[in-house]
Amino acid sequence: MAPNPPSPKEFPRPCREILMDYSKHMMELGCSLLGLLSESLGLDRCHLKDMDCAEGLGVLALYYPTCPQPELTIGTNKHSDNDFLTVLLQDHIGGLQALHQNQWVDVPPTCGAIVIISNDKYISVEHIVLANKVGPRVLVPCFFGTDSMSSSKLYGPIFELLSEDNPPKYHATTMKDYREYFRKKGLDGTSALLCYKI
Ligand SMILES: O=C(O)CCC(=O)C(=O)O
Ligand SMILES: [Fe+2]
Repeated sequence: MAPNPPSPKEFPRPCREILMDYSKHMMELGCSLLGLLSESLGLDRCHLKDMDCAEGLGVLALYYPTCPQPELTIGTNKHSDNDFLTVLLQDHIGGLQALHQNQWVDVPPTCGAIVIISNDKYISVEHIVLANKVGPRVLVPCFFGTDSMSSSKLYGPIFELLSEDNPPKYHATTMKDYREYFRKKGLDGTSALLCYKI
């Protein structure tokens, strides 16, 4: 939906206006969250936004059908998201689990709440989605990230946070290389960032 939103005519009529409106509000929310995340890192409020962290917004509408034998399958494989920040609107069915201290923990749906998957230490948490006997389950994840696919701009550890005691742990990369690598790798349960670890 950003920076180049499709023409409204490309959306099914029943959700056309809602999607455009929802994306606009999500962008505002994303920018507010980036401001708070920047400040909590001791950075200027605009820092993450100025790094293009909300330049791109991808909005998915996911539908998990009811599964008669959930024990034989999985909803979505273990993965960590490749964007900067994910904001998830989920319905009442549940199934999302996050890996916390080596244990799978339910992320239960809470009425009126959204889930921010990138956690408070900014490590992209590994998560999985269980198949459900009840349902279907419908949800709308919004992915924020940079969109500079054709640019040679390098993204790496935030310079202002580095010091002798805190040297960079990752190599810088372009968005194009990072996305290509992520697509090739698929949802194999590991983070795409591992490939860039120094
Ligand atoms: O189904 C969910 O709760 C999360 C989906 C998800 O992990 C994703 O779209 O990246
Ligand atoms: Fe995910």
